[in-house]
Amino acid sequence: SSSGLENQIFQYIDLHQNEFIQTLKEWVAVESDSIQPALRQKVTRMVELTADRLRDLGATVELVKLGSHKLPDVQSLLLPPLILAELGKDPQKPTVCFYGHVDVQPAKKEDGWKTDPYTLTEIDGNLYGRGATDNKGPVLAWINAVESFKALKLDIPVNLKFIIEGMEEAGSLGLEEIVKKENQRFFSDVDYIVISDNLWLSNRKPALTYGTRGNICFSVEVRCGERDLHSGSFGGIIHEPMTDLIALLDSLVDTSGRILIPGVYDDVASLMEEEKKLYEAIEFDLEEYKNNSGVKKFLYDTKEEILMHLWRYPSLSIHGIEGAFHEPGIKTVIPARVIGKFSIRQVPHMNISIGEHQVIKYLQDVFSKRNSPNKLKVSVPISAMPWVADINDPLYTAARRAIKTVFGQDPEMIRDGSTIPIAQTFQNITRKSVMMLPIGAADDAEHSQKEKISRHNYIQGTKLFATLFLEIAKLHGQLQEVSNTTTTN
Ligand SMILES: C[C@H](N)C(=O)N[C@@H](Cc1c[nH]cn1)C(=O)O
Ligand SMILES: [Zn+2]
Ligand SMILES: [Zn+2]
Repeated sequence: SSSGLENQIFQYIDLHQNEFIQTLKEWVAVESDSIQPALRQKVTRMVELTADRLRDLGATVELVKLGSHKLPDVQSLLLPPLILAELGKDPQKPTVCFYGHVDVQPAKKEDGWKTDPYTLTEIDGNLYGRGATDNKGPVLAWINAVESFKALKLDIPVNLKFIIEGMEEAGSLGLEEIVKKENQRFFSDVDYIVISDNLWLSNRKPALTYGTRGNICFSVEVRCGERDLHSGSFGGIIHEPMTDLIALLDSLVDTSGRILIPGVYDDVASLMEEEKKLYEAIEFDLEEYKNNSGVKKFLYDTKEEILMHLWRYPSLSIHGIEGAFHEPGIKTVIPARVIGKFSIRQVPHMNISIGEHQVIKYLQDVFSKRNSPNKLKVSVPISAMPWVADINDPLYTAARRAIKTVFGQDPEMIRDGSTIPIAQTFQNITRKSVMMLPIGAADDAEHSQKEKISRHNYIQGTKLFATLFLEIAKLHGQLQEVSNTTTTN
């Protein structure tokens, strides 16, 4: 149950919910898509807007330049700056660092959105818009929580730091280098790192996340020449790049979803009896999850198999083909250059560079058997490690307590099939505790045409973060007492 202080904060948050939603609307309106080069300036604008908001809270904000990167067919492109901010430097208080991103996945109304993706629209208690849940809503919920303490003139019981980036959806380009560089400075007094950029496993039951998969993204280019060709003039007499590419893509997974690349499963940890029990014990509504996807049948029928194939086995997904005609109607053309894009979600113990080599060798082997004169080029634009945390860390205890206070129930302890590229890097380099505390529900449709966050989750999420500050401070006080007692004894 909540204390007087918590009730005061919750009341403030409830009363100001429409203002919090208005700010989310302003943020969603910025098309901060980090994938399409033409929108890069909007990402930078979004980072600046976030920096302004943090300055309004009284934080010291540094905008760190990340330089530029090279994309195929595009001159080098400036990366948006990274926000490093801090609020409070009391040596008696623990320091909590929040990581989030304000860039989004691409979205166009024509993709099949019922509402304009960049106009936050409330329908039946849900706030629809690109970035509503991934990740502008949760970043703002953290900011709203801080604002609530400030507005009520309450002492924030923790020191706060913020790392907010604009390139997460493109693989957090440039961030790892800064984490290494700032390890002895920005991170030196950080006690805990919190990320809220994934979803619950259920539409209603809150969750705490202790693992994510990694990802290696591949680009496979097949080219026959410089120009597209008339399929009447050349069809039947050339090796078509698209035919080669489709054959390559078709060789990657079988009909049961098993990855066909030799060696891919070699390093996947074998399944122990203890771990099996863990999946059996999880509350997971398979029908609800299926309904959320809009797909009638999954590859597996039991909850245990589904969870294991999302969390502890790798998966391969084909994302798209660049250069192929994709508009409505028929264009009778043979595209000269096509680029297939796919990625492998990696699980603990798999190695990125081994995975890259296995895939490249396999594609070259498959291609060579086709006797095609076309040129094949395979590249790896993005890769990210899987992440696993220790749930016995005090940070998880604080979060469990905060969840119980705000949602009135214990969280489901989950892993996640998706990837936060920087999570494992934070853990490896800074050696601090990293925790994922999602506020989005399983039906939030991240990356999809109906992305949303519910008003309820956005507002309760704001309360959750405010309560987390209090719980971390309480726990930290206790921990310090314990360690003081230990040293005096
Ligand atoms: C979970 C997070 N909100 C997210 O969507 N992350 C992306 C990051 C990524 C991985 N490869 C390329 N980008 C994801 O999991 O797709
Ligand atoms: Zn995200
Ligand atoms: Zn995302």
